[in-house]
Amino acid sequence: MAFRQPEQLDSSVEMRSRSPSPSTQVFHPRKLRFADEDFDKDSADKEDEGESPQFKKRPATDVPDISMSPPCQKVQALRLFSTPATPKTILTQCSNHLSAAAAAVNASRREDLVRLTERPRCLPLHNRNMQAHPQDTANVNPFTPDSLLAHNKKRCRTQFGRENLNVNAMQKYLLSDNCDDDGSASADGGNDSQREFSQQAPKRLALHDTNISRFKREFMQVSVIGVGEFGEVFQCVNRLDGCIYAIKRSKKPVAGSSFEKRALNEVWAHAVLGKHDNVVRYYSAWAEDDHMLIQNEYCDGGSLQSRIQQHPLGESELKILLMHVIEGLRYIHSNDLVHMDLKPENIFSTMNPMAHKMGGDTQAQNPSKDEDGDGMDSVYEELRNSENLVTYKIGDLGHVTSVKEPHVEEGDCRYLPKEILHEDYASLFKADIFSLGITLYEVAGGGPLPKNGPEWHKLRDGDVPSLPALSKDFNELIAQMMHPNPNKRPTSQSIFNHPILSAVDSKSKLQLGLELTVEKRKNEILMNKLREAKKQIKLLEQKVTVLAVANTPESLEGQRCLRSFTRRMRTPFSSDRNKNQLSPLFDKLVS
Ligand SMILES: Nc1ncnc2c1ncn2[C@@H]1O[C@H](COP(=O)(O)OP(=O)(O)OP(=O)(O)O)[C@@H](O)[C@H]1O
Ligand SMILES: [Mg+2]
Repeated sequence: MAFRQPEQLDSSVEMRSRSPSPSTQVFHPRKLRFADEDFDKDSADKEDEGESPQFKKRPATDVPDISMSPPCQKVQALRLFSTPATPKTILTQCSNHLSAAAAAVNASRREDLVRLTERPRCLPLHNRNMQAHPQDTANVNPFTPDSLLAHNKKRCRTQFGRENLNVNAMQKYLLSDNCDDDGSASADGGNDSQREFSQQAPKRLALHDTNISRFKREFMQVSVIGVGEFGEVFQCVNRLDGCIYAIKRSKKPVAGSSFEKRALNEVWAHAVLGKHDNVVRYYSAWAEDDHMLIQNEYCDGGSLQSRIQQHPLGESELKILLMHVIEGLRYIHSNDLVHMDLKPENIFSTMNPMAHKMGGDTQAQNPSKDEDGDGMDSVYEELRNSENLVTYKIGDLGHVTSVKEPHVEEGDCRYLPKEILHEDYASLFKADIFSLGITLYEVAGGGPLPKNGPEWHKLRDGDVPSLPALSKDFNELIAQMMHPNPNKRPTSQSIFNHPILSAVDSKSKLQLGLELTVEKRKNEILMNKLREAKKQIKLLEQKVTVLAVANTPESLEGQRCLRSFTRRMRTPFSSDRNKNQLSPLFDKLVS
């Protein structure tokens, strides 16, 4: 039976149990939903089949009121929970209940069940052909944009989806125009390459076969910066390039386990999405000792969760947060992907990024900035040292899935809308919007969020209390994002265009103050240059007048020079090259 014992149902365990030590790890239910008749029936059937022996059916009198019930695990989740290779499994707990022999029998039975029930289809993880020539094979990233792999073409999808390619087939495919608009092969070459694809083993490149030893060789570990349910994250310095990175290492070996797919999913999503300013940047990934390692951008501001430990965010900070996260989300959604686990622990921040941006922008407008020694360096330095400029980035892409072929592994139930827990995946974009809405609600002071019970239901039934610290408009926007009907929630694009996020409004006073300082300094520098230029022009005019009286060839040259010089001085940041050309003549005139 699928009902768990009350203490197991209490998802507060999930929060308490985030521990760096695997030995102290406690069961973390993630796939949760509310009890319903089908659920009970399904679960009862499974019990009849002898499944989940450790979970006993509750007496009917114990079944809680549906509307008030805490979230219960889904049958499928229970299967996964008891799958030895799933990180959500607490092997130690299992071993307390089962003898080693019984565990072995159950494990093989469960493996069969998982193979039967995994969506969209379960693929063997090891491929003997690939072991022979692992260097000639590559996975196909299912999240790659359609333009590259024609992933939206059914024919192509069935041949490419979650398969690996060998190098010849990949070259042939990329070089041939093999999918025309109706999805049929357009040329013989296309047919050939497609046939070749279809003949290939529909298997992923097994992580186990790609194990390499990079971590210690390439990186120097500085500290542990975070521990999640799935991985430990280290701050590391790359020995070669000297830059800091965040390296996430799966807590348990994933190669060869049913959790391998989840690990690869995160890598695939990062590889496709980690190019946006508001999504944590991705550098590389590899398997080592059967663990998955992902090298990501290090976000020096930590998680949003850690930022709100002292006090909730004010409205101006919230606007910045919303603007950044919605930009990242708009980008994810524009790739037909959804995050499915947005929450403060998965939103990271980098400090003072504007310093680089401003530097970059100004540099672009003024390529001679450094040569001019215009004094702006100190201003940029000042901004770099500022502690109050922040960029928020969406991280932890382990639950990302495609809206075209959704394979949903629900995230944290505190942040999920009801429809997802009821397995209604028709509006996945809007599930992310709900999660972001409730995240805003929490970080603005509405937290801690309920994990179950009547409060949990109220927040999902349109009964979102107004937060006194926020304006009416902001409260309304949050309520709209948490609307019980997904279709009534705004899209990421419409939130992005919302008047509440107009450029000036979204900047904090401090940011505006810093930008004003920069502009003032720029102005001062320009004024100095202008004064200097005026002086020089005056000087030149005097010399030219003197020479004109003499009417010598030199005077004509002087006039030409003066005209050219004054023209250039109209452009405040003249290049050094021009200055150098003029200076000999100028010196001559002045002397
Ligand atoms: N790129 C990064 N820069 C800085 N800190 C990070 C970074 N990535 C992760 N962290 C820290 O490590 C923690 C765990 O990371 P992450 O959420 O990716 O792990 P997880 O195991 O997938 O978590 P979850 O329990 O949400 O599945 C984060 O909450 C954050 O504090
Ligand atoms: Mg996380």
